[in-house]
Amino acid sequence: MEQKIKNIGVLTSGGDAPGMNAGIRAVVRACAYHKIKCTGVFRGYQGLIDNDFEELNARSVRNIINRGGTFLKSARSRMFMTEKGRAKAYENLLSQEIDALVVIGGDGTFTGATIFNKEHNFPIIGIPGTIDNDIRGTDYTIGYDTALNTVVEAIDKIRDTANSHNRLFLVEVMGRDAGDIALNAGIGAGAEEILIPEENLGTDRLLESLKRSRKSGKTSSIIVVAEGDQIGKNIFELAEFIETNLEDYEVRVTVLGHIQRGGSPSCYDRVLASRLGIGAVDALIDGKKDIMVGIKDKKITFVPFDLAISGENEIDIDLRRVADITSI
Ligand SMILES: Nc1ncnc2c1ncn2[C@@H]1O[C@H](COP(=O)(O)OP(=O)(O)OP(=O)(O)O)[C@@H](O)[C@H]1O
Ligand SMILES: O=P(O)(O)OC[C@H]1O[C@](O)(CO)[C@@H](O)[C@@H]1O
Ligand SMILES: [Mg+2]
Repeated sequence: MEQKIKNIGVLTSGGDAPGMNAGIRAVVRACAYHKIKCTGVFRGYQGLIDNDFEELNARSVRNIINRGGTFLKSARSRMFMTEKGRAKAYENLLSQEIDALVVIGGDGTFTGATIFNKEHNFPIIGIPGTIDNDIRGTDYTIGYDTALNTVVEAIDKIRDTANSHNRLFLVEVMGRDAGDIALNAGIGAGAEEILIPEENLGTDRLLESLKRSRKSGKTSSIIVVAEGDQIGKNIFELAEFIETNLEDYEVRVTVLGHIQRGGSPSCYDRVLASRLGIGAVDALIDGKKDIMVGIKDKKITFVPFDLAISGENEIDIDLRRVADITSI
C-alpha cells in the first residue's frame, strides 16, 4: 500500500515565469484543503541544499495571484547538478520530513527532478513553468501566454517608429532553443519575417524576401528573431549583413530581454497555474511520481518526465504557413 503523504515541498526553479506565484498558491491551498503540511523551498534546488525551508499555510500565499516572478525565488543551481549536491538535498529533505516535492520549472528543472528520483527514489511531480513553452506533453507552459502578450505590446510600439522612419527593425525575443515565442508573437505583431532555432531558412531567402517587400510597396518592416536562431551569428551582425547587402534599408536592433519574463500574469496563465497546482497535489495523493502534470486539449494530463523533456522542440508547420501568407 502507498504510504500516505504528510508533507509536500514546493519550489520554483530555472527562469522565473509569470504565473509561478499562482501555481505555488494552488499547491499550498490544495495541501490545506487535503490537510497535508506544505513546505516552501526558497531558491529552487539550491534551497534544498542550503536548508532554506519555510512552512506555508493558506494565508501565506494571499495577494500573490496577480504578481509576476516567484515569491519563493528561483535559481539555476550548479550544486544540484553534482551527485554530492543532490545527496545533501536528499539528506535535508529527510531531516525536514518532507516526503514529496512539486517542482515548477522548465526542461532543466525536470531533468534534475528525474535524475534525483532515480538516485533517491523520491516522489516528485513537475509543473511546466517557463516562458519558452518548450515542454512536450502540454499544450502550454505557465508564463508563455503572458510573455507573448508582453512581446506583442512591445513590438506594437516599435512599429510606430519603424513606420515613422521607414526603417527595418530586428527584434530579438527569448528562446534559447525554442521558437514558440518568436513564431506566435511574430504572427500576432504582424512581422515580415520570423527567424527561429528550429529551422535555418538561410540568408538568401531573407534578402529575397526583403527585396520583394520593398517592391510590393512596404516602407517599413519588422523581423522577429528568436535568440537561438542560427541564421545570423548574432542579431547585430545580422543587421550589419542586411545593411551591407541592401543599401536602401536602414536597420535598427531591439533586444527585448528580460522584460519578457516579468509582469503580472495573464488570466490564462493564472487559471492554467491554478489547475496544474491542484493537479500536482492530486497526483501525489494518488501515488504518482516522476511525472509532469500538463494540459492537453483543455484536459489535465500526466506524462513521464523523460517524455516531457525528450527530443528537440517542434514547431507547428501550419503556423509557419500562416506567417508566410499573412506577411505577403
Ligand atoms: N542535468 C541536470 N542534472 C541535475 N540538475 C539539473 C540538470 N539540468 C538542470 N538541472 C537543474 O535544474 C535547474 C533549472 O534548469 P535550467 O536552468 O535549465 O532552467 P529550466 O528549468 O529549463 O527553465 P528555463 O529554461 O525556463 O529557464 C538547473 O539550474 C539545475 O539546478
Ligand atoms: O538570464 P537568464 O536567467 O540566464 O535567462 C535567459 C534564458 O531564460 C529563458 O528565458 C527561459 O526562462 C531562455 O529563453 C533564455 O535564454
Ligand atoms: Mg529550459
